[in-house]
Amino acid sequence: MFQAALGATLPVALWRLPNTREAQALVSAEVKHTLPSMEGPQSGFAFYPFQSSGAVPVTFLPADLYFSGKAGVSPQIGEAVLPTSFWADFQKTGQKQSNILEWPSHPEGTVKPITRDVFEVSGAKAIKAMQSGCLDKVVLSRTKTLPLFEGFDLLHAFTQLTQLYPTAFVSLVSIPGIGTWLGATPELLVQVDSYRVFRTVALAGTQPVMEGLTPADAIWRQKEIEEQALVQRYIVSCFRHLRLREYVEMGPRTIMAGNLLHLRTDFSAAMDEVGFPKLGTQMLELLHPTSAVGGMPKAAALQMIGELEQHDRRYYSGFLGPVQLGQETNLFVNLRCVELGQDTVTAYAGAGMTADSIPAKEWVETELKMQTVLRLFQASES
Ligand SMILES: C=C(O[C@@H]1C=C(C(=O)O)C=C[C@H]1O)C(=O)O
Repeated sequence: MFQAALGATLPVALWRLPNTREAQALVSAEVKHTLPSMEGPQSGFAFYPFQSSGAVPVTFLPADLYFSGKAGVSPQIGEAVLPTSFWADFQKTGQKQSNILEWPSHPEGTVKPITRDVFEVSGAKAIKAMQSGCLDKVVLSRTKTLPLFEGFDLLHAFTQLTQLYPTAFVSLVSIPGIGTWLGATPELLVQVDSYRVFRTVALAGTQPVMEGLTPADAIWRQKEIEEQALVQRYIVSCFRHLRLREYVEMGPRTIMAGNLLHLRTDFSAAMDEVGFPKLGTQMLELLHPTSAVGGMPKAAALQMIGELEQHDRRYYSGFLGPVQLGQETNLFVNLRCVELGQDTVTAYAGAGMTADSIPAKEWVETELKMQTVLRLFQASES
């Protein structure tokens, strides 16, 4: 199906929800550039940038053909009709085909790679600004580009990620004129489940997993505790803004995301009981970008990112995921991801900085975050 969609230049998304087995997939006849309501009735897949622009637009892929991946459940066909060239190819894809040769890449090519020096100088400037009290936290990111190795298989890479990271949201999204992205993110942004319960999380603070220790053994420094508390307070401020007081807050606790540990607080609210039937849509507008990928205060942090980062984040630290499929909406922050060129792969990662941060350590943190997906591309580094 993925190959047939690429062959017919149609947008396609493939994903596996955390703690589930089935890979789900969707093909659209056409990309939309606005998001529908998170509570329905429209269903599809959202792929939303960090900050939208002409070359990096908001995208929504309507579910014109949707596979739930569940045994015995037939595919659902949506409103728009897919072209016959897709169906002709689709019939063939039952038989095993060779590797995909071409996938869409961004029309402006690869983003600028950021060297260690450039990252650390920007980090030092940000830390200085925070020490003088201009802001509390800013997340600075960087990129790294590697050549693709001979025989790289995109669908195999997706399957590998599903096996390596059972608790992550694993995705492969390919949109003509926009690009092809692969990732395994640990961060839920907005969930509206089939019982109409809203959920989000505050995720921040990072340390490597230590051999022989469980997440419960992790010890956190004041800096990380404070960094995560900022994200938590930001979510609470969004609830307050809506005048919603009846929500459940649990945590923070330590969770494992691949080779890393993070601190996570879980929030939930039964939307109908608390009188907010559109809470998913309302919170999404307020949350993105959260201080887990932007900073605090939000406006000052976004301005600093604009001034200090020399690359466009594109869809990194945006959000993505299925909307009203299987009666649920599940949107995740687009982290631990790579963007594919024809012969290159570009990883993106960021680190939350506060007045106490040390630029060299933040660089190492971005390296570790990039490893989540880049480990599949290691053959390229030799
Ligand atoms: C920004 C990233 O991750 C976010 C930042 C974290 C931090 O600063 O400690 C931790 C988890 C994520 O919320 C990334 O993976 O690129």
